[in-house]
Amino acid sequence: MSLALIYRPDIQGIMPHEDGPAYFPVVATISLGSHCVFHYYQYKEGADGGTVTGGRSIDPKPILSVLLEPRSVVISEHALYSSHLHAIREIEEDIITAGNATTPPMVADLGVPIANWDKVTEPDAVRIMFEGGVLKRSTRYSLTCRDVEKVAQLKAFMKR
Ligand SMILES: O=C(O)CCC(=O)C(=O)O
Ligand SMILES: [Fe+2]
Repeated sequence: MSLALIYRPDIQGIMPHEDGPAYFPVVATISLGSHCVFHYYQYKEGADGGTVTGGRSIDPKPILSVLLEPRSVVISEHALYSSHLHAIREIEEDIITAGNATTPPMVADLGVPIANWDKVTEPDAVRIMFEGGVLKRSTRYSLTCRDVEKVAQLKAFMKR
């Protein structure tokens, strides 16, 4: 099953959420058009100030942030799927601080590394990983591909 989403450059975000138990716990997300920065979050132990979703508090500092380039695919599975949340911040541009020999490039205001900085391919984005700068978003199209759990179970049964 695939879901197509369009993000306009001015309204680009999706709040921290889990994709939930209705699906087989792996999702592939294809990005087209614009880059974005995709963040994974964890729940906080105890309630002390994070954003609250369904009564649980979310640590506002992502545990993992990746730059999704146009024509890229990211696959979320295991704990990142089943016990963490994911989100795209509702911002028009991503401000990146320069990486150097000891420190990776970071999302400037969050101070979190771009985990896949060394896999970035688009020349402007590569330059920004090394020099720092602003990645301006444009319209982004995303395709999320997943298996509905019941169908996945039936397929496994049929293979026996
Ligand atoms: O647009 C994206 O890359 C993420 C979409 C998403 O998280 C979802 O549809 O559940
Ligand atoms: Fe999602």
